[in-house]
Amino acid sequence: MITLENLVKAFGTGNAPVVDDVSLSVPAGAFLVLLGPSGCGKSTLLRMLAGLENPTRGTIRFGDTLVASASQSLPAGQRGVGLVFQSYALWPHMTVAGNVDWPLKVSGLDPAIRRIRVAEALDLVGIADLAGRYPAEISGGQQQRVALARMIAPRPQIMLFDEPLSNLDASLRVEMRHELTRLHAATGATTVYVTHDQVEAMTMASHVAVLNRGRIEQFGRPGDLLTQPATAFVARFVGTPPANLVPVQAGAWLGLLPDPALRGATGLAMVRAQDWHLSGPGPRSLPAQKIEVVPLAGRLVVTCKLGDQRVTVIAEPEAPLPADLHLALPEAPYALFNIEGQPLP
Ligand SMILES: Nc1ncnc2c1ncn2[C@@H]1O[C@H](COP(=O)(O)OP(=O)(O)OP(=O)(O)O)[C@@H](O)[C@H]1O
Repeated sequence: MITLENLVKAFGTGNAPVVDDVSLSVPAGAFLVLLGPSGCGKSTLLRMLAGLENPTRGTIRFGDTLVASASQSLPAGQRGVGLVFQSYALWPHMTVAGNVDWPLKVSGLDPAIRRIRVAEALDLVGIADLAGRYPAEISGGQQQRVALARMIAPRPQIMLFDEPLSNLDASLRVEMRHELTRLHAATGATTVYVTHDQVEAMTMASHVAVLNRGRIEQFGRPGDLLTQPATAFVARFVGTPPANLVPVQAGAWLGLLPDPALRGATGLAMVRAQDWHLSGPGPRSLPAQKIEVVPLAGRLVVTCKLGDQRVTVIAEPEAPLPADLHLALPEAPYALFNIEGQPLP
């Protein structure tokens, strides 16, 4: 189990915290994804778990063990964590097996045990046949597998990943997502995975913490983020395509089209791309301008401009786009948020 309590990290005195009062708990064996845009503090949070940064305030516990607080910190090497970064940082002059063996050798393990562990780890990531090659002689995806094998060889109880797939091409990312899920199941290690890619969160996580400016916007199961977004930020950040947030004023869409379904709200109405459709002018429609049409799994994702907002809508490929393009509104918004992005009852 990993438990964070009121965790804060500020760099330098007087500066705003980059991790701001984060509390959460995941059970042993969980796959926790820290999801958020660039600069939201997710790498800093991961580095505190790894023991590479110390908290300014708050605590980190692994099980019952206090591993870090403002006044004490268990050294990184004693935390039982393995870490994989975006760059693989393999030793170019060592073979694949040599790279995987390196942390075992440094920890002083018996050579016979090391040989077994290296073979086991290479086998688990499916590159046993590459053991004698050098990093320059294998592909990027294979190098990533070496980095994974090197991380799991010491059998860490906690695996930490910082955007490990962002250097890989799209098809390799799909393959590696599957591979990481398999590795997580095979090792049973509690996993914390940092990414700005919501698809990675949706496909691999058992738990997701969505971070924005150092704070948790929502912590929950991946499906909950889609069906019950806690804030407008979450609604805008997850989903393929993400949901639309249409400004509403005093119960009128864009302040123009009054609708009892908006219950007099001023703020943002959440409309999923599948919940409205392209139409001509009508009593419940708003004028829109087409920006882009992208085919997706037999349907079209149409990006339009609605007022000064970019929005998306799913359309059927057979139907031609109406000449005087409008968006026909749903019967009711999926959710309503106030101007600060907090849910309205
Ligand atoms: N050692 C440091 N000293 C000062 N500021 C730092 C330090 N490390 C990170 N920061 C700042 O903290 C903020 C959060 O950085 P962090 O790397 O945790 O974000 P992130 O969400 O992982 O972003 P990215 O996805 O771009 O890596 C950023 O504004 C960054 O500039």
